[in-house]
Amino acid sequence: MRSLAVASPVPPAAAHRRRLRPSASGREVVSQCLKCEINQDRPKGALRIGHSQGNLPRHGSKNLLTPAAAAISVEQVEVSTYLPKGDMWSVHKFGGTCMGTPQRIQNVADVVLGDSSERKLIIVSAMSKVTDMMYSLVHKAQSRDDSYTEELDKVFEKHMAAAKDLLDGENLARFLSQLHSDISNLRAMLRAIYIAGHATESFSEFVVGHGELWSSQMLSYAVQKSGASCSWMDTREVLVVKPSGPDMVDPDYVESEKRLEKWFSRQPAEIIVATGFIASTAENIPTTLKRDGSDFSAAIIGSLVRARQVTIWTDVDGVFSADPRKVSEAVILSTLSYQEAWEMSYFGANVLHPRTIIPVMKDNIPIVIRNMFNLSAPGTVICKQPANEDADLDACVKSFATIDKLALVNVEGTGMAGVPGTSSAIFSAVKEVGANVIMISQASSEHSICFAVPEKEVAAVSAALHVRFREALAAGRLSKVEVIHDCSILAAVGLRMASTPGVSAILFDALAKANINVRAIAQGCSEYNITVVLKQEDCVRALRAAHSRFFLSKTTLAIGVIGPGLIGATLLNQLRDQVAVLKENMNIDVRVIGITGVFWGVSLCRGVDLTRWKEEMQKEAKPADLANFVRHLSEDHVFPNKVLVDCTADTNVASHYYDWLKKGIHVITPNKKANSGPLDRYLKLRTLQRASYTHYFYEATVGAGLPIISTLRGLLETGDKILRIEGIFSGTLSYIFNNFEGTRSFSDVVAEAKEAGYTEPDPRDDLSGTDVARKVIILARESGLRLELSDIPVGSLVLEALKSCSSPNEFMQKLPSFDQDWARQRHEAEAAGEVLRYVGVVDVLNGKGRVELQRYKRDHPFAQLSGSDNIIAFTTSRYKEQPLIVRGPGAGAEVTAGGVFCDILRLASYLGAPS
Ligand SMILES: NC(=O)C1=CN([C@@H]2O[C@H](COP(=O)(O)OP(=O)(O)OC[C@H]3O[C@@H](n4cnc5c(N)ncnc54)[C@H](O)[C@@H]3O)[C@@H](O)[C@H]2O)C=CC1
Ligand SMILES: N[C@@H](CC=O)C(=O)O
Ligand code: NA
Repeated sequence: MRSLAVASPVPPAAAHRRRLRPSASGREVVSQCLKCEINQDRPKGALRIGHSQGNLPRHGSKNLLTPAAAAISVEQVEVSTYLPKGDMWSVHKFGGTCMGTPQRIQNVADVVLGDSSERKLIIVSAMSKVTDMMYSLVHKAQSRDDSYTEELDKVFEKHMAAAKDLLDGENLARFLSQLHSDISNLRAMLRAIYIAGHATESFSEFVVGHGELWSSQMLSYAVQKSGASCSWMDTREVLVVKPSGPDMVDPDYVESEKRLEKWFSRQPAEIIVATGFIASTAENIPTTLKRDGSDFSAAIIGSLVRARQVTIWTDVDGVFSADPRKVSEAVILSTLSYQEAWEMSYFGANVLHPRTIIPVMKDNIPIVIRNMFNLSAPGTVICKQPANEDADLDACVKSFATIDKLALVNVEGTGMAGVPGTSSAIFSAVKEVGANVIMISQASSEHSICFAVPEKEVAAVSAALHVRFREALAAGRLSKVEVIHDCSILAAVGLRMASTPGVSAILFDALAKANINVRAIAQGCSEYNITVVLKQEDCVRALRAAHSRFFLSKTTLAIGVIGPGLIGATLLNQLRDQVAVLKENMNIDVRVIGITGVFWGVSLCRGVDLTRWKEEMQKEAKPADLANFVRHLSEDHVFPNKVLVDCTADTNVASHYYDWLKKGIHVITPNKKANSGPLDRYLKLRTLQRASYTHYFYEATVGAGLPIISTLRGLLETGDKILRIEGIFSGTLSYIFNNFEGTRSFSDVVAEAKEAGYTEPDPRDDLSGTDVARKVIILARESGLRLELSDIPVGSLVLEALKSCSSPNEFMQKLPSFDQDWARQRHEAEAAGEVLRYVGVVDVLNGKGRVELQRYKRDHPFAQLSGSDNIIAFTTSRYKEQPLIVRGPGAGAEVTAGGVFCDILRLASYLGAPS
């Protein structure tokens, strides 16, 4: 510290040499400062300010100085091997938040005392915000802003108040006297800076390091209160560093170890509380370890004493598998290898600065990240790759990280292949503009090299490349230097990805299923990370999709339900009763995160409580706004797979499916409007569905829960040829003709069907034959016919009534006037030994369809139905003699909602859920 006019609180140790002598009792060794001739025998644990401080080992401890040993000379002591090394040491580092208040400092002292290790070395940061205050003092002084004096007063008051709260008696007096002296020295120094209008680096480093001096002194007094053997260490006496780059220093291990041994030989206490962050140069000029310096101090000291473990105490439970602000399901990792922690810190994960890992890694010393505010959390151990780690594929990836605000530069051209020096020319041009290359990828065809740089540097990079390759571009050897803006990087980190086949497949599968386009990929041979470049707008979704695939080990589905009417409400209740079972048995996590009707909607990021979804709709409801609802589903929550379940019969809602699928939102529906609407729209929708990994399922549009669409698909996809599909496709009309007998009137039976929930929201759709025609069209198109709804001749049952009614209610009221006519038709059929049935036919061979009322003999299978039964017969090349028949209830709340639910589970299994 000799270049400074202001004295450090601790004079250079070498100036105060010590003689050791036994105490009167012979049980303790006391030391005497040879220069001041001041005896340093003092109550156990006392700390002296103004001298090198510390206690000697107590009798009974492993490194006990016996009276005989105490007779050895000072020289022997100074080169002594008294510094024990190895497992008995545990090093702890407490960050600024842990030291934020007197109570917290006391808690830190309790944690230190609670560690049963034989020897403990405690490194502390300044109290929270103090380092910033100290930097601001320097900044203000050199900007000739005289408010630095008030700020210095605040610094003083903060520490005085903390000390008064924490300490008492002699220790308090000692601390305050030291604080006064430091503050008056700082005042003088800041005044000098103010006058000069400039602070040298060593001046400012000296000033800012005081936060650690004060916090560590307070802690050491607090530990001593318990009577423990504790010394205070100003690490500027011990840690020697040399500059290694802008804002970087390298420790001088050899010199630091020597100095530590010397220091320890003078004050070998069981607990040493030391300053983090500060160090000195080989010339004893105070300096700091720069950003995150206290972690670095702990790691270096840990390495110097070959500690058993270095614990970094902070305010989180450990290292997360992803940024918890972006992925609320992020989990705390129990272990990480040094390399993994290193990779993660590169990607901005708030783990440890990579340089903190270097000192401990060379001696295989584990670092444990623990939460000072949640002592029950075991934290994350960073160590050599644990041998016993889970060997399954999913465990290979430890974490995911992202970097935003990047641009991808793509240099492309046939003239690059096989021409040595191209990449060197590219990257030297990049270097000249000082840009930082974050990843590089070149396919082995050598026709293009792409690399990512920060967005703010890309203009300069692009300009430099255009200049550098002007001739090559003009001659056509290079075809382009292209910039792709607004990119992000998603990195999967994990040591065991190396040589584990299949990990990247899982990652890319998860991204594909979330409909995320990957622009570039890089994986080094070390395989610690796989990096993908994607559009920035997709980044959080990609992070969540990848994270949930590897960490949640559940297929998570975020569902938005549109139209909580009969089917929608029944589906919600079925989900309510089944979600726990799905989670337990199939690892499927289904969350309904929104429900919207015509007027009101509810959307909750945490998901709607299905046991009380109606109440939540009333309590949390907002006016319905479909666009907003969809935005919420696609953006506001953490779940990677989003599904809209359209339980309306609305054409307008159905018209959005294409856009939703394009956004990566899966669509499931019993609503027939999209598939029976205009052919061009239908084809566009199906083409998109086929081309993407976003799914569109609509089993319940035909035969409700009966497996009609899936049966037809199965036949087609396995190469069968569909010849004809015919049957009774309407639950309502089936019910009506199955129950229209005896003295019952036609209109009464229609009312019953409506009451039973078989009809469309508007029963005219059933009785006009339109609903059946829609089903015929859906099956016809599914079978490859390009028909419009208007191509299907439809025999309406109530043509006249329909013409004169403007509402469903009016229609129902007018229906009885047709009862006689219906009674007559029925009797005529009965007289011929026949029944009335309303059937649909898809005549695939002739490319036609039709819907009509027909009469069947009483022994015909179509005459054998009951309730709302549908019956559908597939005549195919394989099922030619005997058609394949599916029969069962084809309408009704439970069976229809069940069909929609089946589609949800089908989607889950497409997305990776176990079968
Ligand atoms: N009822 C059944 O047995 C079967 C019904 N389906 C289909 O299921 C769908 C629903 O039928 P139900 O539940 O019986 O009808 P419903 O009338 O009981 O329910 C439809 C719900 O959608 C709401 N809705 C209408 N337009 C909306 C919009 N733009 N935004 C939000 N909500 C809107 C209505 O207010 C109502 O709550 C229909 O497409 C129907 O064809 C399919 C197979 C069988
Ligand atoms: N209203 C329809 C319901 C199913 O699609 C029917 O009656 O079949
Ligand atoms: Na079906």
